[in-house]
Amino acid sequence: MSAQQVSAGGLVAGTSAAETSSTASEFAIETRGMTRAFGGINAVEDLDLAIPKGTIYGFLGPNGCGKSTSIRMLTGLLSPTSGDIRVLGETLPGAEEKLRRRIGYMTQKFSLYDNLSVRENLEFVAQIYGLNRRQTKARLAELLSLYDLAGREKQMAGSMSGGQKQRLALAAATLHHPELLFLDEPTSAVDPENRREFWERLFDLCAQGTTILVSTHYMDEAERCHGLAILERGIKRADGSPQQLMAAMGARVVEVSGEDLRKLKQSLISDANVLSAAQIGSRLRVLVQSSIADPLAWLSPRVAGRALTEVRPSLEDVFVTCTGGRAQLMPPNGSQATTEEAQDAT
Ligand SMILES: Nc1ncnc2c1ncn2[C@@H]1O[C@H](COP(=O)(O)OP(=O)(O)OP(=O)(O)O)[C@@H](O)[C@H]1O
Repeated sequence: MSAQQVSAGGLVAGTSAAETSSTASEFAIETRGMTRAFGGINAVEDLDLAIPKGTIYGFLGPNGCGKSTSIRMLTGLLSPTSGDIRVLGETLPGAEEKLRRRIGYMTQKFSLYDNLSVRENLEFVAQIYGLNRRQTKARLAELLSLYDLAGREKQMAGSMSGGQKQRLALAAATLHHPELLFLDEPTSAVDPENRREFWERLFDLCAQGTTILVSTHYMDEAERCHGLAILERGIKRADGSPQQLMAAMGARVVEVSGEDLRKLKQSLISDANVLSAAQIGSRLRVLVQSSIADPLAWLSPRVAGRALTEVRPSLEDVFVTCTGGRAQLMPPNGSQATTEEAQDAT
């Protein structure tokens, strides 16, 4: 089965990043053909992006698909092998220093000092950004209250919980009021409740005009983004809003319920018109090629009297469809692997 290319969003202009500079004010990030190779292998390949200002944009993909490498190029930490990059209207490489004060970056791993207190960590970051004592005091008071860290000023960062560390890291990354915030898998070390809480903070920042680029391998996080790119092996397989991606998916989704679904699954996935079949509790979720005009009528003689219902596609269905089921992601509860049908289907 081959991967299907979906481009639903229309977020990427058909011109180069340089050519679109006249409309640069609309976009926080524009890339054309952004590529980075390591040892002759492309970690990111020919990536086109046009991320509107004031939105939350997601990179969705499994480990190793090139999310961090892309973010490192967009923050100016890594040079591309080829391609054009414009961030906040500035060209990279070349404008790293200019951009430093305008962007914030929260890395995958906790990057503050475990052996400094909450206050010391934030004061250190304030110093880096050149805040004077009065400004530092005022900003710290704001951040400690905003990120629910008041009363913990003297606590060593290393002794805090995953959720507290994450709030401290976000406070540090936004201390200088960046226009553009990069978050590389920011919630991989926190539980679902803290994740939800974290996203509330992101929407607050977005409402104040901050553009946010967040990488994730969680489907529920991707669904919260205004726009997203699905990445696999360094290549963008699809982009658009979650709703656009679901609407443009090249498959229809039918759920089958009844007995002996494991056996049925094996027989269904041997048909090239079935992109995948995944058991979810007592139902089998079947993705049927959209070239089949009436998937219920088509499936009916193949399911031996079991009940059939056509359902709305999910973002996970989009992911399975456009990666040909090869890649695995995290379900909302954070447990492992949702696309086990992939192994069976390929
Ligand atoms: N400095 C490097 N040298 C060599 N290969 C690298 C380097 N950085 C990344 N890679 C490779 O590039 C590919 C993409 O890695 P990247 O870290 O961007 O993926 P990712 O989607 O962010 O995954 P993860 O969440 O695991 O970090 C991987 O195959 C990785 O091994």
